[in-house]
Amino acid sequence: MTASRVLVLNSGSSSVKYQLLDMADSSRLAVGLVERIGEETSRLTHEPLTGPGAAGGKRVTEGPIADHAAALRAVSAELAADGLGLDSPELAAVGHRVVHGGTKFTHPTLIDDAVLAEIRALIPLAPLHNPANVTGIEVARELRPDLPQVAVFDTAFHSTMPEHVARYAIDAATADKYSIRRYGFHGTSHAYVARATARLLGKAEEDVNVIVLHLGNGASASAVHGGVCVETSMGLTPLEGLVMGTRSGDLDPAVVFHLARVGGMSIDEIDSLLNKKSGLLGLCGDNDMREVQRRAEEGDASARLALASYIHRLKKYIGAYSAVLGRVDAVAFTAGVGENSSQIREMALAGLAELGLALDLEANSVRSPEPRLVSAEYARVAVAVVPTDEELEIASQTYALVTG
Ligand SMILES: Nc1ncnc2c1ncn2[C@@H]1O[C@H](COP(=O)(O)OP(=O)(O)O)[C@@H](O)[C@H]1O
Ligand SMILES: CC(=O)OP(=O)(O)O
Ligand SMILES: [Mg+2]
Repeated sequence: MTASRVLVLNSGSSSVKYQLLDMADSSRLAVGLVERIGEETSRLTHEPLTGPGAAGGKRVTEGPIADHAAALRAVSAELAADGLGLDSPELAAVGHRVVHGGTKFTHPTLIDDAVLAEIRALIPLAPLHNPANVTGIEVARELRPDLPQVAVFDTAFHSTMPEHVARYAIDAATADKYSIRRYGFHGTSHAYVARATARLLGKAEEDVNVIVLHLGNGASASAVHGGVCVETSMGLTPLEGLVMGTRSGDLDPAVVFHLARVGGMSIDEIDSLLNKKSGLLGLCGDNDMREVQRRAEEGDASARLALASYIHRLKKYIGAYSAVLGRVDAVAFTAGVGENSSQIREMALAGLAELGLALDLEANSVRSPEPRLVSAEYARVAVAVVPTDEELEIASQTYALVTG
């Protein structure tokens, strides 16, 4: 029996998403999610899709889960209860989403002590994400020391950005000394969606230019030229760019000086303000787009402002990336908001006919888990809705590395 299963861990700042896949046929054997880690109301949702447990469907466990290490042990126990545990000889590897890979990691990487130390050293550049990724690696190693562990980096796909795009226009020696440059994130998703969009158009990836809009809780845009990333909206950290659930995205850096000098705030307070209390949440008190849309519909002024601000920023990036690419073949929407909200897609593209963008409103209103085209027949640029699958992409890259 050849081991063909891969466990994928996608650890976020307060959650862990996981999937067990069989790479012999890319099927999913179990999926799950731990939410609200560190709170009293943590919740583990586990769904076995094969074996004796599958008939029972989803299992939800509620109660406090103190940290990521406890979350991963609970996940491991759920998998074991279905005979899908980390001790299984059919498991070939664990694939980890690692958010920041710096300039060093531009490909999926087999994790050893040195690699783990480097991922740890990158924590200051991704303080909300990399600590959880490190814990995921440590716990998986502890549970199965002999198993290959692979890191798949959010930054990797963006490492092809030209130097003049990646550089900030600041003193070069200072930038070099502190590794200050634009790295970009959500790269696994941008890569997957750009490729799937080319397939949807029936073209080779090399022949297609795509603007990918990954609109989840964190959100980012990228310009992909013939399969190669040439620009993305996130920068040194996942704070730059679009208006997000709780992050401000772009702002004048002088806002930080002003808050420190005039507002008397500490750097940590400002960090927390911009990362955790801004974006939609800061503008209207809600970070879930569904809630913002519901309130806006009812006429709530701050929700309308938040929605308008979110859309305006999105439009700016669509326009900018049209200019960067010169010729755009498709705009692809993905992640929680991009995949599910026909209204956001409609608002984002409204008035962009001059850029060749127009929706087929009926096609746009259909909900489906399949990749699909929603542009008007006459439109010069295709508009696609492509459900992202970071877990499948991480599993594929992990399996290719350990079997290659
Ligand atoms: N039908 C919908 N309409 C609008 N927004 C939605 C819908 N479904 C999910 N979302 C949004 O998607 C977001 C989560 O997206 P997701 O890609 O899962 O994010 P993350 O991976 O960052 O947790 C939620 O904040 C929610 O607002
Ligand atoms: C990098 C990043 O923003 O990730 P997420 O959307 O999962 O928070
Ligand atoms: Mg996400």
